[in-house]
Amino acid sequence: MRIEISGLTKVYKGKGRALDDLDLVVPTGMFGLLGANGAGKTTLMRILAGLLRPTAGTVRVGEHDGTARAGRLAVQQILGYLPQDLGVYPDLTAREFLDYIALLKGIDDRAARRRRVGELLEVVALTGDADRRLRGYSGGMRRRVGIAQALLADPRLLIVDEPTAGLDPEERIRFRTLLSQLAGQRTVLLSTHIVDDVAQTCRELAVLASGRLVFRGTVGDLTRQADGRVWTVVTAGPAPTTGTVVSALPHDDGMRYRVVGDSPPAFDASPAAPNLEDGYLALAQKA
Ligand SMILES: Nc1ncnc2c1ncn2[C@@H]1O[C@H](COP(=O)(O)OP(=O)(O)OP(=O)(O)O)[C@@H](O)[C@H]1O
Repeated sequence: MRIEISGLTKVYKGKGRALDDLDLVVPTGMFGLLGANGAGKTTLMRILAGLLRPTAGTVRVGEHDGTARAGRLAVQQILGYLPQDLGVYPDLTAREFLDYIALLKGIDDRAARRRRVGELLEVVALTGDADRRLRGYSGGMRRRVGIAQALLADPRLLIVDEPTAGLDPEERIRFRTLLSQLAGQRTVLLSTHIVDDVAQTCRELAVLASGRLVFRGTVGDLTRQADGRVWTVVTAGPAPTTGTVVSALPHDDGMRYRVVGDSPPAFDASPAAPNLEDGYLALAQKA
């Protein structure tokens, strides 16, 4: 399922442009969307999900025109969306909650609903906890319930907005592994500001800044943005003041700083191999 976005612009009343003439093609598989808070990611996700009208531009999802009414309705049939702030009913169990959402989505047959909910609980590894109330669930378990509800209609396109924010490391890894597995047969658009989530799951990604596309390519391409711009330096003196310090670790001879910048932060700094986070920072520095 390919998504083609062209000239997409969104202006909120009384605000600047949340999206500014965005062109982007998203292929089948797992695709990362990175950007700082306020970059426009949620606005883009909501337009793709048909929940928000763009001010200008077009969106094609597969063969459907997502900016026309008929197309939007068709897209909603093939789309699963996990918003940042999915509310759950704390007094329901996961099984009851999913059954309720399935009913709202039009799965009228009770046996079919029970079967589908059972399958999805299995997919998100919650079968053992399915009859516990949601109020006792951890953040990660709630996100997995959220993915299960997004998968109810077996969507060909899955959009997930900041799904790992606030999860502990074990749940984050588990959740992103689940997303990668789901991407086998469909397009999964993962919006996040956590660079590592993209590094571990996506081959291709886009970066948004102030509503504009500032990068589109592979994880390797973004990493290479920091070629020749990453340094390490050990010093007992003050922290480097040129470039951006990305880490500071205690060292026998003081502190070991890792710095991304145009020039070496000290005469004895050594060049280091960049990672995706460095590439992302280097891109922001060049902007
Ligand atoms: N309903 C709204 N009304 C007015 N302005 C809005 C609305 N929603 C978002 N904005 C503004 O549009 C810009 C883009 O916001 P958006 O939520 O799309 O960014 P984001 O990249 O998803 O950020 P975050 O990670 O914080 O959710 C921001 O400046 C935001 O303040």
